[in-house]
Amino acid sequence: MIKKESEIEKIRISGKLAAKVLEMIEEYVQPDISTEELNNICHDFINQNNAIPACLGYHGFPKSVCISVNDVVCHGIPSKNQILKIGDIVNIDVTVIKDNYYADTSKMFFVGKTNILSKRLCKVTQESLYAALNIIKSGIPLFKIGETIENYVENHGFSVVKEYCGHGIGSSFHEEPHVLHYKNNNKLILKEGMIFTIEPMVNAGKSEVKCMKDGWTVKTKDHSLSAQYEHTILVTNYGCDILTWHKQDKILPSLTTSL
Ligand SMILES: CCc1ccsc1-c1ccc(O)c(O)c1
Ligand SMILES: [Mn+2]
Ligand SMILES: [Mn+2]
Ligand SMILES: [Mn+2]
Repeated sequence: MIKKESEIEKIRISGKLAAKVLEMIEEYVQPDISTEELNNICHDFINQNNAIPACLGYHGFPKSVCISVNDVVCHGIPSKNQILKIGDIVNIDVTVIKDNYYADTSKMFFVGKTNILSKRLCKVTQESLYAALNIIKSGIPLFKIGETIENYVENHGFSVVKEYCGHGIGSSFHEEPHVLHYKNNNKLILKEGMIFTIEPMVNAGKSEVKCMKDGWTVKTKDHSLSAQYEHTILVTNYGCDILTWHKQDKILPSLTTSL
């Protein structure tokens, strides 16, 4: 679970590339583009950077990135029949493998003008991730992450999806620990050199989700909107480094704990 310095350096490089994919794709997220086209632009960019899209073929997933629109919670399959329209909220989830090391990140994009609820849901979801990032440092127990996220989300009237969690990452896509986004009693103490993702999925309505017949697409049961933000982070003794920090982020790339 604790990475060597040489591994951390490689994951930093993968993290910068994964973040660059989300920076690159932003200008293409417009009305009338298909999610298949967005997938292909990401796929080509990843290949041009001598890396591999980790989602393609992972447990049989058919595309290179996950694109989840509106009430899709996660694992949305890019499709030529899915055309973005004004008001949509879109999560693009990118995992790259570069020099055998993984990094995983996602964020929300707005298609043209979106309504107040969409904006508030995305803002609260991103802020819940940031609230967790701000308490992370070596020595704290893992459960503090889920407690911080769930409290923040519930205090703003939304709900946290419980079926999916963050995860250790490095030379494989999913490693220990499982990082729950809600209250739990995992007393594992965070240590310098641990690298994992935090990726809260937040629903505007109830937390329940359902998987579609395609075996992948996860939607909210009550058809309410859902948002997600994900970063790959490194635990340090002063806080955490955000290895997938990108320029649209509203938080500093290398956090120090508030004294
Ligand atoms: C499509 C990739 C995939 C397949 C099964 S779970 C999964 C996935 C997608 C996004 C993630 O951030 C993640 O950690 C896993
Ligand atoms: Mn991801
Ligand atoms: Mn992930
Ligand atoms: Mn969604």
